[in-house]
Amino acid sequence: MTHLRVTGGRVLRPGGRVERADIAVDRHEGTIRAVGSPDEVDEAVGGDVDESVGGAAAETLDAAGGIVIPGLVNAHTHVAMTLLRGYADDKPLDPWLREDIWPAEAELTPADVEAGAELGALEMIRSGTTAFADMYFAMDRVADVVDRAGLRARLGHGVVTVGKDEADARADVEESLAVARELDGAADGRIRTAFMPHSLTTVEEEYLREGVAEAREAGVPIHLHANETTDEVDPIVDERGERPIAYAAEVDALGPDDFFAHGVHVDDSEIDRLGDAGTAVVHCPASNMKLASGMAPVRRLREAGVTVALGTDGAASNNDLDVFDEMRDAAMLGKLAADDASAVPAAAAVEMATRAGADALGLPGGRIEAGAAADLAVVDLDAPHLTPVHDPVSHLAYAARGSDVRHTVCDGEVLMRDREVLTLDAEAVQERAAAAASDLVDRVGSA
Ligand SMILES: CSC[C@H]1O[C@@H](n2cnc3c(O)ncnc32)[C@H](O)[C@@H]1O
Ligand SMILES: [Zn+2]
Repeated sequence: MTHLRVTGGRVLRPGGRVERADIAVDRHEGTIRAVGSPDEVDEAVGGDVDESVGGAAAETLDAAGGIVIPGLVNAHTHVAMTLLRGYADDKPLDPWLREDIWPAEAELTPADVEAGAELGALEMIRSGTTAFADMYFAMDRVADVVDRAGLRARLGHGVVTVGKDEADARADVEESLAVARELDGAADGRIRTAFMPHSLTTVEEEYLREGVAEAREAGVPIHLHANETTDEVDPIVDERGERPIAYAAEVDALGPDDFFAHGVHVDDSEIDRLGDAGTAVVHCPASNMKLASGMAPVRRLREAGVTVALGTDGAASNNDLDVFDEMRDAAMLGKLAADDASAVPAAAAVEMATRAGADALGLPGGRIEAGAAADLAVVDLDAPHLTPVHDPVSHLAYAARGSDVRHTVCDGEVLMRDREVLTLDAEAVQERAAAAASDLVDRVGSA
């Protein structure tokens, strides 16, 4: 059968309108063929039926009592950090990284990264996420997991040059460029790549300039952490006499396809600059709150025309990969930051987690309309915490949880049906990741 039908639900359409509709998906193309009444969808799928089930369309996902939304986009994470979930909490960014996370990551093997990425992929599929951006190491292993899990991703090797000699620093830049060149288009095109310097302070200027120039040649975007904490912004201002976003522009890292994680401590000139350049910002509210990094000016960024997407950051600073939490946190924190309850309304949070996420990453998806990528999640609204349904969009932003997702579809393939993940063996993934995490901690303890 060529087609998949999603029937009986309400559908979140572009612009935030919710209407009763069925959806026809062309599974070979991985796209939405039609959105409309059951008759319109029947007509779109034509005679595509399965005689073994009495002539009914065999691949049907029941969305009755639910809302069909674009698959959620986790636009900044380090997916293998699921192995470090709960490993080190309650510290600010710099000591957390230096005292706990980086020593643990020094002991990570490629097999650990694969085990952690599988666990993260499982968690994302179970919470309705169909696309993510990932910056980490052993990215061939992450790519293999993305391929098997059926997800969509923009992947890159994270470069850090500080504390390295010239040969090692250059090798790290080269590895990021090689990953960007070699993995682009993998998994039937579901994997795209980027050059990913870790940040403007952890990669020295000469390497930043060289890497960005080569990335431009290769036609891959740039993704980095920017303006996350004052501890990161202040040295740039002190040493260079300019703000980080101006520095990013100077090294040619501020382009229309680029996307920066955090953007917490950005002043008005930087907000304007991001808007003018078309560089997207990935807001990571839970991570920013947990590490006490600060409150991103989400309303002002959006008003300046900046594409603001949402990211969980790694599971060690969140501590989950549930983008529903991010929607709620973004709406709540955005209000607090602006001292205005209307600053980031529910519809804005949902838009950031869907269309803006796909746009920031330059990936298809993020909207439910004919011709768009068939990346979907069906959220069950039949639950006590979602009753009554005055406004389904309000529920998506403020009350729903990842565990309310009934089905997940990416590129026309059903990844989860009735909460059963079809592309990964959930039990084996959890067991393997738990064992890898426990061995890792033992190795760190005896290092
Ligand atoms: C070099 S690969 C990516 C690198 O980033 C680290 N990381 C995780 N969370 C954050 C964050 O909030 N800010 C900066 N860096 C972060 C991760 O542990 C990897 O080492
Ligand atoms: Zn990060």
